[in-house]
Amino acid sequence: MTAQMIDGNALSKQLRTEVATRAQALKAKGITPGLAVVLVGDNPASQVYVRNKVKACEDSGLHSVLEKYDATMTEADLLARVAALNEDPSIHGILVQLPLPAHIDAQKVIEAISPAKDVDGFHIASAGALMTGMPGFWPCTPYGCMKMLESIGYDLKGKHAVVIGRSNIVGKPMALMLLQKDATVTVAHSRTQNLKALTLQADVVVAAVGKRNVLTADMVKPGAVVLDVGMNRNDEGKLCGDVDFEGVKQVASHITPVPGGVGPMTITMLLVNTLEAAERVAI
Ligand SMILES: Nc1nc(=O)c2c([nH]1)NC[C@@H]1CN(c3ccc(C(=O)N[C@@H](CCC(=O)O)C(=O)O)cc3)C=[N+]21
Repeated sequence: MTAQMIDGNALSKQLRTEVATRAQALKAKGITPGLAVVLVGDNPASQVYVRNKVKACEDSGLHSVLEKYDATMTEADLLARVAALNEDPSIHGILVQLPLPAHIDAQKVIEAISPAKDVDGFHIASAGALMTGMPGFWPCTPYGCMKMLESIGYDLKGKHAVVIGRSNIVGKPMALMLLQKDATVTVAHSRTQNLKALTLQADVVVAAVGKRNVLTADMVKPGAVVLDVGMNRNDEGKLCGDVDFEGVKQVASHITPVPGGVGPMTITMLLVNTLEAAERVAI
């Protein structure tokens, strides 16, 4: 038996249709949800991601503004742009694409974004809201993972979830979201001893390391659900995740592919957060 795929493109299509419908309803009230995407420098991967985000906005009837700046932009100038976007009533969400050039303190820039417009969910106020269960924006990648579990009707209550990776953007918020749904959560990382002993006990595994073959078939309990957050290139230059997909799909009950899995869901949840930011203004 091979695992069922959780198709991030198909689920995104469905959710983006709902976003478009709600955006239409807001427009009838005179509000068009607006996202500002700020890109500093010429990282080629960032150029592609940012273009995808802007296109996704257009397709769902959201207004988007792409601001591109030279890699030499000063931190002060970027902070001034963020301050201006905070005040701009046509903008409900602000995304500053990471990574930023090394001379800019990324955390300082993130903290300058108004939490009401922090659709990436990276501000410490957003992180605090997630931790305490208060209303606030959730980081898009782990939020997308939760939607994928929801799409297969998966009940996390009492289940053991192992998150591999402890980044502020994926691993840590992922663990909190799973915990909020009553899972028993283990966070593994580069210093974890005997990872396999942990993952073999897991009902759900989320791989979010950024390294190929972090999770192989021998590490997976039969019937487990595997979510692959990785974005790597294989020897042929093809996009691949952290999971040995071909092997693990023989053991898991459900698995997300790369590409076409968590990646498109990240963009979808950005649209959802932007829409919700605009809806909150409309109340
Ligand atoms: N402030 C900020 N917010 C982010 O959300 C953010 C960021 N910075 N910096 C970079 C990462 C990366 N990221 C991706 C989103 C979608 C895909 C995606 O749609 N991937 C497609 C494939 C795309 C391709 O073919 O290259 C897929 O998995 O099917 C990938 C990566 C968002 N990021």
